[in-house]
Amino acid sequence: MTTPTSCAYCQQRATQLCAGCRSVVYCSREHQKEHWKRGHKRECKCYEVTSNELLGRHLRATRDIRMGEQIMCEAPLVVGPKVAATPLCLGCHRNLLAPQKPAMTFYKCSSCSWPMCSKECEKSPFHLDECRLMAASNFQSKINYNPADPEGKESAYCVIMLLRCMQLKRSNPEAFARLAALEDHLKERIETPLYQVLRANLITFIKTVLGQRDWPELEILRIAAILDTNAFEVRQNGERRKVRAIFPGGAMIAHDCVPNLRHRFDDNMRIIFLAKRPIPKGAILSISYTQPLRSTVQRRVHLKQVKCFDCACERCSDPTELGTFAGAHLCGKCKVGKVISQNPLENAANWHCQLCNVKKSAREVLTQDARLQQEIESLDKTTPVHLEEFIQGHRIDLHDTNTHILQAKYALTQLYGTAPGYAMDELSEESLKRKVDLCEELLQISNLFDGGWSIFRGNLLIDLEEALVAQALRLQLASECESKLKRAEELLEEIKNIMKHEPEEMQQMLAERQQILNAAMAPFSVGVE
Ligand SMILES: C[S@@+](CC[C@H](N)C(=O)[O-])C[C@H]1O[C@@H](n2cnc3c(N)ncnc32)[C@H](O)[C@@H]1O
Repeated sequence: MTTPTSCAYCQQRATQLCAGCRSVVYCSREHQKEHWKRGHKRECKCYEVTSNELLGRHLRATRDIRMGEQIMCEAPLVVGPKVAATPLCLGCHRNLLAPQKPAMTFYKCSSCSWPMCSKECEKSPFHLDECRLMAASNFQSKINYNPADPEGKESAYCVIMLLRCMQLKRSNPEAFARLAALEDHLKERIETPLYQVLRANLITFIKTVLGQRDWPELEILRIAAILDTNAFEVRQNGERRKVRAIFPGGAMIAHDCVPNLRHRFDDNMRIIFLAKRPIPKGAILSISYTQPLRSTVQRRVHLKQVKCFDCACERCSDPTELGTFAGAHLCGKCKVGKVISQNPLENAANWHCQLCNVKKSAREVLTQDARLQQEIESLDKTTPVHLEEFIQGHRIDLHDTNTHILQAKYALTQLYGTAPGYAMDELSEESLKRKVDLCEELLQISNLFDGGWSIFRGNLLIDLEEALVAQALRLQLASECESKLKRAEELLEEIKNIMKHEPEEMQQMLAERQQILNAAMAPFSVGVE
């Protein structure tokens, strides 16, 4: 594309390129501002919506995108609780704190009895329409504080997001049309046990108890299916928020098991997408709808179940998973070869040992994987002990980069340095070295699965930096100490870049890391003896 030479506002000769889309130029800052107000705001994008048979609609870069560039910021169209949620306020969406003694009961909305923070939150625009509807049908929520299970999930919340979407049809038809234009996969979902339960319980409740008889059952089910296909989980840990929301622009982004974008949420629950690595013009923009450390079988089964498609990305198509063999097991016969799928895009394909060619059926592999996943999920993860035992105990059947071993190793990077009895200054030399080695090892893996400026990589670098400083401070030899601190310094610079758009708590934590590092480096500064 050749760069234009006349100002997009006044058509005079101009050279100042718009940094957003890089497809228009201006003669002055003033004309750029005027052009923005006159509509460039809507057009200034570095991607276009396009469509193909495999992905459906998706986004494609219309120019080269730099690593770390923010490419989209979008406010939610609808926000609401997840299908099952711990009690939360329907006004501000914060999880509710345990009520004070002696009442031991949540504050309840004076009209519909749903638990809320306070009278203030009752008036929140998020809650008004549903509150009116429930009050008009004399429905009163029964959710209350349960001291025996304060974190317990309430399935009654599943109705709220559906109602909010349905109410848009009357309150904001344009927004409803944007919602209704999203993919649903209702054909695939409708026969599933989950949708049969929805039909029997939720739809009946909405139509009979809440009096929404005019709504055809299929139309309500279609909204449920749109939510299942497109909603993002909005997590704001500092704000005690974990809800779901629809972002119609963000919903156009395709999945890839090695994605090039990451997303975060700002204080107003807007979603912001950033490029994790340089993205060339023409490339498909992607996020991951699943977890990077899971194996191909696990990811593909999950994607099929929740998003109704068969992933055929580069990682899924490669039986070695980019050389990591994450889905492979060690061969039970020759003990050294890795057993891999003969066709990873075909779930029923046989598996075979790369060395001795011994065969295993897909069913055997799936059963073994399910057992291992259950084993790892049921482990006590309050300290590193059981995870280390898991790794040790599976030395003969699982190799170093098998998915289950990687998951255990990732959990260990989090526990060494924080678990009770394993705080950084309590770690033995051996445990500290183990933490460093695990971080280094997982960083290699993250470079393949979730590289560049990913949060996964950023978090690993944070753990590694902290462990290196702790190691350095224990060293006797000044030169060794200095070289470890220099490495930590380089890592901290990189972490700051990766995390520069993350919330205030992260910036504070990084400022504290910088202070600790500065203090450790002080003896090596020029002029200090
Ligand atoms: C959030 S929507 C994305 C937008 C959607 N393509 C559309 O046209 O509305 C998710 C759906 O997009 C499709 N999709 C996304 N990534 C895909 C991929 N890597 N392979 C195949 N289909 C994909 C699937 O149908 C999936 O359920």
